[in-house]
Amino acid sequence: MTIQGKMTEKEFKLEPDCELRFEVEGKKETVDLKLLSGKAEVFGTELAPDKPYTFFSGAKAAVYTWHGCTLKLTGNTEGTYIAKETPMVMYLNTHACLERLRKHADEGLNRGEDTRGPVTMIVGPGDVGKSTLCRILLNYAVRMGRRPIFVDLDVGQGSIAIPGTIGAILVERAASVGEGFSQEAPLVYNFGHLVPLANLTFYNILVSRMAATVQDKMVGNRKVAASGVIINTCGWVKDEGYKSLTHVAQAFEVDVIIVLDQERLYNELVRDIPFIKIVFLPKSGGVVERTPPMRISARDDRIREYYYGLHTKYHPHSFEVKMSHLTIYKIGAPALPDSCMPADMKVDDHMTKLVPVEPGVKLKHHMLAVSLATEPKDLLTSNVAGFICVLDVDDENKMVKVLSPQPKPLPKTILILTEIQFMDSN
Ligand SMILES: Nc1ncnc2c1ncn2[C@@H]1O[C@H](COP(=O)(O)OP(=O)(O)OP(=O)(O)O)[C@@H](O)[C@H]1O
Repeated sequence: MTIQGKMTEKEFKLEPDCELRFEVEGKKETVDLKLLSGKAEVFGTELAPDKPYTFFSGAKAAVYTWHGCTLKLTGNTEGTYIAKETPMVMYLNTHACLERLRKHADEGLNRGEDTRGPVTMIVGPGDVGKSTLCRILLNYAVRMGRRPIFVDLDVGQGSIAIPGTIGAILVERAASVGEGFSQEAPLVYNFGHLVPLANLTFYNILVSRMAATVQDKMVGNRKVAASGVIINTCGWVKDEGYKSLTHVAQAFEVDVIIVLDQERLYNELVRDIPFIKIVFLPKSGGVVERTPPMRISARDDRIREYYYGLHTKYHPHSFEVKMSHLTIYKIGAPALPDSCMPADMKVDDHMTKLVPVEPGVKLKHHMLAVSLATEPKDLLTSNVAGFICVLDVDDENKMVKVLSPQPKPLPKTILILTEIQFMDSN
């Protein structure tokens, strides 16, 4: 491992099977990466020669090479070093196994059988590189001409849409080095909390709903069916979190579970679900641990990106709406003590109860999901068109000012109050 100091412009020669890792320091810094010779990739996306790739503040990246390369970094980076030990060969072998299952599925589909490619779920505690491994496996699949579905069930970060949601996208192109996967036509369900434990009943309902929709998508498209699914999960792996993982496995009829870094979780899963292939993989030494403030700031960045795009390329709209034009519900009511529960009511019922919300100052800074449901009865399981943020509330004039990705008017659908908050400082 070679540690390098701060730099403005520096060349790196990488031997085969090595990785250059760096972080972009400073709030307004950018760093340009160029591949000068050889071949290299960033989390599975191949770099074009001599093309500058820009990384922005907060980026934590690794440039891996199978056969050796020379790279140039321009700008101030932190903790920059070349790692000679990486788990990339194991990750590639895992991809090769998934590819074999896809080929198998292809052959079955050609014979007219009702089959599909591997549904793979990545699990492990926080900060072990689950999202990164999803990206690598998806990129390798696309580079083989596959069209896999990516499902992100990690409500803490919400890489599709915003934190507090679960989402799915069809991956048709390798991720862009700086911006990740293209997010055209994502399927998004609003959960409204940052941890599944906040309303596990509702979380499990949404997971089952997502699984059914993804299943339908595969039935309707043979190429997608053979390519399979890669599912990212939350880093919550103990007690109820563990049960929720087993529910995901059941709902999606998962074929392969990849456990990153935690042997205990691996052994528990092997014991409890012996009929699913469980694979243990080590985490990469490059994965950067995030402190709680870093996570908060990453969530904020995610919502800012939702409205303004990466590096302010979109222009969201802010406008006023009459309170009387808004129909808002909240999902889940506070639990009643057992003694107060009506005899025919189950504990789970209050978790999925729809509670009408009167617009008022308490909505300020909250994100509201614009549901595609027009009737309250469909609210729980409808996906969402997008999100508005309440910028201001004028109680006197009964007006609410909102930030929206779309111009006014708001669609005449129902809004769902979420626990997610955002302060717009742009
Ligand atoms: N090999 C690597 N070298 C440098 N940075 C890396 C490497 N792998 C991952 N990272 C960085 O580490 C950070 C954490 O990785 P990642 O988001 O994949 O972890 P995670 O397990 O999904 O976390 P969480 O459970 O919190 O969602 C990311 O910023 C990612 O870019």
